[in-house]
Amino acid sequence: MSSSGSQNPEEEEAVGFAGPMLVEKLQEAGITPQDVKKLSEAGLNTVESVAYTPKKTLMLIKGISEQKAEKIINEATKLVPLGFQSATAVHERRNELIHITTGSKNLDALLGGGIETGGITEFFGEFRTGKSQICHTLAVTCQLPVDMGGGEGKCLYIDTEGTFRPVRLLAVAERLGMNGEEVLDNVAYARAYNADHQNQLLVMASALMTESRFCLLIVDSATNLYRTDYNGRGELSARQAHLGKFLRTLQRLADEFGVAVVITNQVMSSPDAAAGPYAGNEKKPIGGNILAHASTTRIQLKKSRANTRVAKIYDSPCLPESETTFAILASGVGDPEEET
Ligand SMILES: Nc1ncnc2c1ncn2[C@@H]1O[C@H](COP(=O)(O)OP(=O)(O)OP(=O)(O)O)[C@@H](O)[C@H]1O
Repeated sequence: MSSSGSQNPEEEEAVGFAGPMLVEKLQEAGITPQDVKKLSEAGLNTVESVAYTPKKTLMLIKGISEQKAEKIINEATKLVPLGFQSATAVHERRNELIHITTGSKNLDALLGGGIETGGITEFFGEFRTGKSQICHTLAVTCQLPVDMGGGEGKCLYIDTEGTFRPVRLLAVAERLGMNGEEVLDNVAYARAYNADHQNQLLVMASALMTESRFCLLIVDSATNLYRTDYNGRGELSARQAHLGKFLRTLQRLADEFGVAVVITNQVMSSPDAAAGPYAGNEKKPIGGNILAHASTTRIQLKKSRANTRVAKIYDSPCLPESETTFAILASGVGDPEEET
């Protein structure tokens, strides 16, 4: 981090960043360097990620037999506690979660303080509802110090639609009085060209996260390439299986590195929406149950007057179903009264 964050381990300790254990640590437990390399090449760069992976998935890695997989998991789980713990410990850990400001006080209040680290937040809505603008604003605000609503970390930005515009980051940086060049340097950007590539980028993301401190991973949009790569009902189950794998990897990265994951999603017309859980909305989010279950918090966005948009908590483990308004400003996401 060159702007507001820090490479200094002591300072990182001060903001509560313990960090994950690198997968190389398994060598101390007798796993060979060759096998550690295989794990790393499969995107398992930390001991945590290995401990969270099912044995049958490890066995899919070339050269990892059932016996080896068992030994690897055994050693990983000795280092990463996976058993029961008291609710007090969970409560303490949750209190340590950082919230990243969206740029809008209204939207932050709706989200209980901003985008939470360690989980997946999904913004879904029709075109021009502000999904990408929220992503651009967060890519900058995440770099702010914690006491200013940031996460003091860098941002990884996966763009599947070609709508990433650095100039929008510069506009947000200027509003916040941040150095534009440093802000851009702290965003690692990748364009994904197909659903397989989108998955491969997460392997690279995992490697980058072990090298320096990232606090936000954005995928704008998570479902776009699945719509283009998989056609019709015949490919639906293959699409959902692939999407499920992608979302599980996102959740693993959120758990492992404590980053906030923000994904966007489009909506589609649904003949049965009027009768189902989306009653009152003619459109429902893409991705079905797989996406619904993967997202920790789901926010629905709708257009309103001029540059004003409505955000509604659609699903959350602890936030009430309420709504608010925010605005898309020349300087990024803000509140309706800031500009007209
Ligand atoms: N520089 C700017 N200043 C003010 N408003 C802007 C600026 N750039 C884009 N907008 C507004 O942002 C809106 C588009 O928002 P956004 O790109 O986030 O939509 P989206 O929900 O991601 O749509 P899609 O699904 O098509 O990608 C438009 O109304 C546009 O006018």
